[in-house]
Amino acid sequence: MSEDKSQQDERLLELRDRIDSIDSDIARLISERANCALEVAEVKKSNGEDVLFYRPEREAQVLRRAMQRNPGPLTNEEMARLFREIMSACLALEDPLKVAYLGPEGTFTQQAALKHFGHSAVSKPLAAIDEVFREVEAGAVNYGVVPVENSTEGVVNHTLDNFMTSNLKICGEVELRIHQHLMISDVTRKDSITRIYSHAQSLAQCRKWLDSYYPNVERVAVASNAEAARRVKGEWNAAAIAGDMAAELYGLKILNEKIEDRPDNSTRFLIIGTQAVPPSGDDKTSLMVSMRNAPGALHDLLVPFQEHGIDLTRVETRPAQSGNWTYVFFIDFVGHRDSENVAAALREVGACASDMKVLGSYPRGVL
Ligand SMILES: C=C(O[C@@H]1C=C(C(=O)O)C=C[C@H]1O)C(=O)O
Repeated sequence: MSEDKSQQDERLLELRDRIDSIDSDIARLISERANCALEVAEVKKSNGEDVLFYRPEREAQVLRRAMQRNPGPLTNEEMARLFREIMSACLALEDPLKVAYLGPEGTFTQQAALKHFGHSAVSKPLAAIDEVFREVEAGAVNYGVVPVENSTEGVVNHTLDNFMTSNLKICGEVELRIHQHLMISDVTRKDSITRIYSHAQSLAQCRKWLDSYYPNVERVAVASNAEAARRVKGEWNAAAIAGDMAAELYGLKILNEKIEDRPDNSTRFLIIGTQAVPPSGDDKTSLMVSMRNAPGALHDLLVPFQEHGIDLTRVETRPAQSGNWTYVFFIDFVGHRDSENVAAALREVGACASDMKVLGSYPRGVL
């Protein structure tokens, strides 16, 4: 028995020695990589006035490669997540990115910002989508992160409407699986819950669950999930629906996990900025088009995409701000505006539209 134990101890020591030596190799290689990134920064600076340190297309390629060559046993997503953080730290040496997101802290949008830029970016929570647009336009931050559509609840109109008056470009997208939890504070009496706070979108995503388990409890829509969590902190008869980050931030206890009605519930976020992003090899383009309200207008608009073999991923309609029953279409499709078939389709759409704006070509979300 004790013979076994000492054999086991020996084996553990051996393995830990090996891990220590691998760790020192990893540390050396990460430092070597960071020094390369610093040299890249020098080259970029010597190239011109308007230096773009952050290169979304290059980052997407690095992440995709990390997934493709992953030998296991880690999953591709875990491997890419590790590289995401290494790149984030390397980029921060060149120029720490400032990123604004729809806050407050603890929202899913913050989670999306961290997922996209890693933890070395400096992030700033703002109270409204308009403010995120404004802050990026003013140059106070480099990029903004805003939600644009949820797989259960549909489009975030506010984000689309901002593009009608803004000149910002879409530089990237992030998709996040959204898990909603019911949470309470230390003072909440589980059997006396009379009120559940959450953002309207989250209440809608959990509607059936609430109908079954809390049919008579008042559902109170507040400005964000994080705000819902904050309120619950001091209320003995209330609960909140929010995500992991909000529970952690406000020290709440999760009573029921993953209560969203649809297991594949996910939200897509956009990265907004001022930069036109070159092709990464797997890109999407977003387009805003106004059409006269004539018969067959939408059909005319869609024909060029079909003729050039372009895959549409989303079509949304919003009333134009000029009013009088004119419409603006938001169209997302696969491909980069620099590729020949996309450029040809855009020329043809431009010819039949009363107005057209390419909101951006950007790498398809990797993680
Ligand atoms: C190093 C570069 O700059 C940044 C850092 C990157 C990295 O660490 O791999 C990749 C792209 C840029 O955001 C580069 O452009 O290659």
